[in-house]
Amino acid sequence: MAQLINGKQIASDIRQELKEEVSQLQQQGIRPGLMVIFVGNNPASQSYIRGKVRAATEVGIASEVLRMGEDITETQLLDRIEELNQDEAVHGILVQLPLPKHIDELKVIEAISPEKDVDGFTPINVGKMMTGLNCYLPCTPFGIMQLLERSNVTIDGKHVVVIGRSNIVGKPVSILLQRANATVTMCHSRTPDLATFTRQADIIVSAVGRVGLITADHIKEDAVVIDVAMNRNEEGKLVGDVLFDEVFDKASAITPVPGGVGPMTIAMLMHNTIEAAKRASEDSVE
Ligand SMILES: Nc1nc2c(c(=O)[nH]1)N[C@@H](CN(C=O)c1ccc(C(=O)N[C@@H](CCC(=O)O)C(=O)O)cc1)CN2
Repeated sequence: MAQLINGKQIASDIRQELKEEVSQLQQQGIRPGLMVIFVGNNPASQSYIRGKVRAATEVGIASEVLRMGEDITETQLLDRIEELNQDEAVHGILVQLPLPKHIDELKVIEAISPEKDVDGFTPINVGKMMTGLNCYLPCTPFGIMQLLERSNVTIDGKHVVVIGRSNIVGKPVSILLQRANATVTMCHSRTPDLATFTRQADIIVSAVGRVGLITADHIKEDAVVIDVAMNRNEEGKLVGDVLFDEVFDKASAITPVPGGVGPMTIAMLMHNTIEAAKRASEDSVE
């Protein structure tokens, strides 16, 4: 039977730590500010944004949601981002993804000032992460690393199989795991005979978005299983990639969905926003 890695509780602990940090910053006259840009009306995005605003309120970050209609042009969005780049009260800017199809996501992300890029998605921050320089780490991979550390899972010397090659999860988490001295194998939705790879893993990170992708047969005894995906099953229930009930009996530790990686994404966004406010105040002193 596995240890349940309780992301909901760990994220709550982190928010508590951050709340204390914000209250100290406020004594120095610093109030971290986060701007969330929401284009369109994707219901899942709406719910994630509500979670971000709730977390910001809890830790003492001033947050605002800038809502823009589905039919906004790319130029209008880029102009708004440029205005926010210049606004000193805004320390962190994020554009909730996905964006409507007619807008080029990469172009929009690139427009965010790297100093305010609390999602850690801009090419400058990605490049810094690749080379081990100080930067904002993307929130989901950062959250996964925190989950492993705070659950006392050893990464150093372990073989991790990452399934998924997205820019926001698979690719960056593989870099962070290598930085922590793991040997990383990258697989994805088109990898033939996935189980050949996953059965060799001490730790599996699955971020594909396919119900039932990882069964008990895919893992070796006592593996650690991190499920990043968020899917709806046939009954409309929120589930990950992993068949939780059968894998639970074979793994040594496992994250649930919901209540695993998801809440950590939001907690690390709060961490990055506070970091952005601290850096801005240091820069204004220099
Ligand atoms: N600009 C960004 N866009 C997106 C990101 C991101 O990091 N930055 N990640 C995802 C969505 N996301 C945050 O934005 C996110 C996803 C899931 C959760 C979460 O807490 N999930 C809960 C379940 C929620 C539910 O019931 O629906 C859980 O797993 O327990 C938080 C944030 C894509 N877009």
